[in-house]
Amino acid sequence: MTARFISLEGGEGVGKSTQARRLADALRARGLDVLLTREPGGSPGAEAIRRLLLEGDANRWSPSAEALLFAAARADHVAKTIDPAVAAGRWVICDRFLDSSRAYQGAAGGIGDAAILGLHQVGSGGRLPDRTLVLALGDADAAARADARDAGCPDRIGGREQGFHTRVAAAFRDFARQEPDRVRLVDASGDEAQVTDRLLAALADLLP
Ligand SMILES: Nc1ncnc2c1ncn2[C@@H]1O[C@H](COP(=O)(O)OP(=O)(O)O)[C@@H](O)[C@H]1O
Ligand SMILES: Cc1cn([C@H]2C[C@H](O)[C@@H](COP(=O)(O)OP(=O)(O)O)O2)c(=O)[nH]c1=O
Repeated sequence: MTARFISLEGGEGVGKSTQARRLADALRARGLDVLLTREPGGSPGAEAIRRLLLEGDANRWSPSAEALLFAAARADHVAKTIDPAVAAGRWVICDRFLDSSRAYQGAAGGIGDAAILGLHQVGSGGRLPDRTLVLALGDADAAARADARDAGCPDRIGGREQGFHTRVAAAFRDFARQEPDRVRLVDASGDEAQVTDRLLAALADLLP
């Protein structure tokens, strides 16, 4: 049985971290060996870069420096964590991956998709997930979930203006239209169990 690399994507508060855990549990219940990981982070070096990216002043990094730091963190995460796990036959569930850089830095941040893909080629050999599940939720519902979790104190990037987050959400929808084999939009409304069932349905062709 081929091990698979699955990423979960979407804007702030749509339920990615909740669903990454639930999906990992559901796959383990089917007898699969699953590694749950996240970005930015997922390896010691990338976790150190995560702190540089998410803490501090809103203008701490220029848009291009920020894109380079995400790409550097991803290069370490792919080389040290993701690729070895898949090579060992483990399924990898990753909470955010390349498409977050394409949406946040590339589309909403103005760096452009070609530049983000170029950095990913240099850093991670262009490594793509076997399937990317984008959780889609209306802006108001997502903001309410994120506010309930963050109690009004979002991180450096989560705290950007609503227009930025609207562009992020539109970019994720574009990726699903452009790459329908890899990227699937999944309705994130309703209770947690309903969403997990939708995610499993969107993976059905890959599951043993
Ligand atoms: N289906 C759901 N219905 C209601 N609340 C949810 C649901 N899924 C997650 N939440 C809650 O919404 C908040 C954001 O969820 P989280 O998984 O942290 O989102 P993300 O990782 O996408 O930012 C958390 O407080 C979580 O408990
Ligand atoms: C992986 C990645 C994340 N990000 C942003 C999205 C989030 O605001 C932040 C990660 O924070 P995190 O707390 O992990 O995500 P969430 O808020 O969805 O629970 O970093 C990028 O801008 N580019 C990227 O490539």
